[in-house]
Amino acid sequence: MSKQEVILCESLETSLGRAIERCPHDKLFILTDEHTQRLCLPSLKEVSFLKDAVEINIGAEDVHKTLETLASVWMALSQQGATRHSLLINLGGGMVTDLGGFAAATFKRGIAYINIPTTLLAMVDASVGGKTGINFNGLKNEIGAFAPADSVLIETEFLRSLDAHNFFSGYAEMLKHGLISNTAHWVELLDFDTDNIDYAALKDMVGRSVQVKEDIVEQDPFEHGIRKALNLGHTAGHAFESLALAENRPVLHGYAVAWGIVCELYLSHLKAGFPKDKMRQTIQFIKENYGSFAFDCKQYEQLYAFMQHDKKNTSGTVNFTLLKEIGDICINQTADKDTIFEMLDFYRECMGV
Ligand SMILES: NC(=O)c1ccc[n+]([C@@H]2O[C@H](COP(=O)([O-])OP(=O)(O)OC[C@H]3O[C@@H](n4cnc5c(N)ncnc54)[C@H](O)[C@@H]3O)[C@@H](O)[C@H]2O)c1
Ligand SMILES: O=C(O)C(=O)C[C@@H](O)[C@H](O)[C@H](O)COP(=O)(O)O
Ligand SMILES: [Zn+2]
Repeated sequence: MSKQEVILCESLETSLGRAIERCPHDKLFILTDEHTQRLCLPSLKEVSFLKDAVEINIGAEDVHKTLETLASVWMALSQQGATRHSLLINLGGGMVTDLGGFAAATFKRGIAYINIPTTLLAMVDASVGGKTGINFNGLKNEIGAFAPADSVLIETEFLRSLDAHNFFSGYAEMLKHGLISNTAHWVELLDFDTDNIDYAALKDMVGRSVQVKEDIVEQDPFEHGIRKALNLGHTAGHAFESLALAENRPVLHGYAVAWGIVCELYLSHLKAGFPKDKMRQTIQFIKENYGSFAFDCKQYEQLYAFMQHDKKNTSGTVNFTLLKEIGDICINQTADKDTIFEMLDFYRECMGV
């Protein structure tokens, strides 16, 4: 996989000019969702080299990360004269960068694209590393491709319009990066004043967080090994997200990951000796900021069935990424059904559901 340029921008306009120059193209397209079209696109409208860009707009949020939306993007590209030498700019959160990245990866077998992430989650995680795709058959990212953007341009000024709910959703992936990297990063995340956000400090933290992802992706772009570290919290988290979607009560991805981290830190403690005090401190932070996802023991089978679709699995066993310590990662850990049910019991007991 080609190395991707990730830039923490001082001037988005300057960085975008350079990024576009790196990608010779005949026609430019810019993909937004209904919110980023209103909130983020206007600040780019003044940029002279975007004046002829063709706009494509899709519905917002994960309920639109579907085959139908993907087909509408393919159709817009096709009807408006995109060629294999066209360039797509994805301006939005992880839904836009995942779906837009997959549209670019598949249109005429692949066109170049640039990501401009506008949510915290997309800045530290989704826009980087080349995982693109859509949800399908009730399962998260069931269809997709590894296809990195040519450039990822991070402009943290976009975060000023983000609501608290979406701020915390992205913060969960940052917490994951803290847990898989080092204690100092984990501590700064738990200590950050999320009630009165210091945007300059947040920008520095975004830089450190995305670096954790870049370093891992560079070692293992196609998730044969260590990239599974980036999936901490996701075996259980994606099961919660899919259950919520199936029951018509969708939850934000980062919230599902936070609740998944609660489960998987318990497994980490049980199977790998992760320290109880650090597990408790992390769970406390999650309880205070994310509330809890309600389910009862009658839904364990369904959650287990979702976990059986996890992409890390091989030959019928459910695969988890666990931790011995902060930054000490154990990939390819398995748990049997009884242990998974015990983990769900622990979650419900400690989260009070
Ligand atoms: N590819 C990866 O490696 C990867 C990593 C993590 C998550 N993901 C995927 O990313 C998706 C979640 O991404 P997300 O949390 O960014 O959600 P999202 O893209 O749905 O955005 C959340 C909401 O914020 C709005 N928004 C975007 N930018 C805004 C801004 N600057 N100000 C105000 N509102 C803004 C959006 O319109 C949307 O309503 C999920 O589908 C998840 O599976 C992918
Ligand atoms: O980049 C990765 O690798 C990740 O696992 C990052 C996750 O935060 C992200 O949610 C990813 O989309 C999950 O991928 P999946 O392969 O479990 O669908
Ligand atoms: Zn994630």
